[in-house]
Amino acid sequence: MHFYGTGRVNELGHLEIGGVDTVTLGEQYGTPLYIYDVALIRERANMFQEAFKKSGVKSQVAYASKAFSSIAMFQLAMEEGLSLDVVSSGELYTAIQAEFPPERIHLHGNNKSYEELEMAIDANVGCIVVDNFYELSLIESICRKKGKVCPILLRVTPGIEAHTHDYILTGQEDSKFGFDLWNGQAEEALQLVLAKECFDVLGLHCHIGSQIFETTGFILAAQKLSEQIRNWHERYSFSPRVLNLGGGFGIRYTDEDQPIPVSAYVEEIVEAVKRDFDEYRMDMPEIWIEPGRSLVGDAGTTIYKIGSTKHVPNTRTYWAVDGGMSDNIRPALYQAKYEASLANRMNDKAEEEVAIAGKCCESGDMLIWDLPLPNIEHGDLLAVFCTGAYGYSMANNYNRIRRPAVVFVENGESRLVVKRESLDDLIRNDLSLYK
Ligand SMILES: Cc1ncc(COP(=O)(O)O)c(C=O)c1O
Ligand SMILES: N[C@@H](CCCC[NH3+])C(=O)O
Repeated sequence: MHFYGTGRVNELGHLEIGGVDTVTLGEQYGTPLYIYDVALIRERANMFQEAFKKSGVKSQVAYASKAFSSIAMFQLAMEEGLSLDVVSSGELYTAIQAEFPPERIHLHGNNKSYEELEMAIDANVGCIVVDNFYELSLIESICRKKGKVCPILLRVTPGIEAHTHDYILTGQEDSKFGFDLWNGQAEEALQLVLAKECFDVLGLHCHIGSQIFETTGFILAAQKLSEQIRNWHERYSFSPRVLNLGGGFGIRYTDEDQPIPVSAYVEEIVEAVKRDFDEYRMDMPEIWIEPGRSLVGDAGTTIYKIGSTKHVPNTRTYWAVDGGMSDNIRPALYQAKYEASLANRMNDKAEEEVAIAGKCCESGDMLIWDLPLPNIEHGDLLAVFCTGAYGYSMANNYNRIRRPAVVFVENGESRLVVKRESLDDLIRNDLSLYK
């Protein structure tokens, strides 16, 4: 059994996280329940930042908040000195409500609306990561109207196919994101923004994909960006102050995943940029990164109550939990694999392999197909590990299932940070035909 962070088995044979019994948490807050190990998030944030400190390069580590956004999570990121990557007015609004320092907020998105851009410019965010020409025209008209200058990064696609699931690849040529680095698009964008006073061009951004286990893709991306920057340095005296190499650092969900320490990514990225910038005799820019999954992924565990069962002779036994693709769509979307244990009987030996189904009306609503577990009883609690990234944030109300609650645990204490949705929350925006 693999334990993450402060996870352990307590004297009752229960799963404990952050010094708190998860069975007690299930009773106190109900199930399904998202539990976050705060100490582990702090540790990861620290590891990234320490690696940069060691390298001596100026940096920003921006939490990619799409992985899990809530006011408390943003406050935790703030406590840890992280910056914040937001991709919508919703994430930006959450950050503003959390009183996150605006100068450390970066706005992303491949189709930001006028209203979203205006909101970001009004909030004086640290930068807007510009994705396309249409967006440049919107920013320009907002800045003109307000007499403002907008700090920007240009997002470029370097033409790299990182090794990961097709749906979470983003740096390849055929991508909906960013300006192509090689076919003239990025250069045209650069010329345009350098010529206009309303843009303060901080530098370039690229993000090659997610759940990546090798440093080679990042190094290649850094090299490609540096190479093109050298051309632009010669042609336009362009000297970026910032190079943002995105996120995507892989984590362990099962034994199939073999992550490398986060410091290795940082060291190798910094080294690659230094090497090229030294060679081209250009000033070293600040290096920014945007980890999401690697900051919060394995810090999250979901607790479910096990309910009904169905045996299909000679095939498998299904056990259904009180959540599923409504709180974790990743198995259905990416065939993502998870490990799980009975939180209330951690010391019992596995007796059979079972299939864990969700409660949505979809055959594809399966969380795990082949999970070895002790003989299950109705009412047992299932802990699914490593659900901290893209779990709650991709949760939905399919079948009008209510989104779960989220608790933070640390030093033997729990704190409710997102309430479970109520039935009234579900109909809050519905209007009757008769009233
Ligand atoms: C632009 C950008 N930055 C950062 C991230 C965070 O990625 P991850 O959670 O894999 O670190 C993503 C998601 O893939 C992204 O699209
Ligand atoms: N949501 C995806 C990753 C996409 C990241 C955003 N660009 C996942 O669960 O793995």
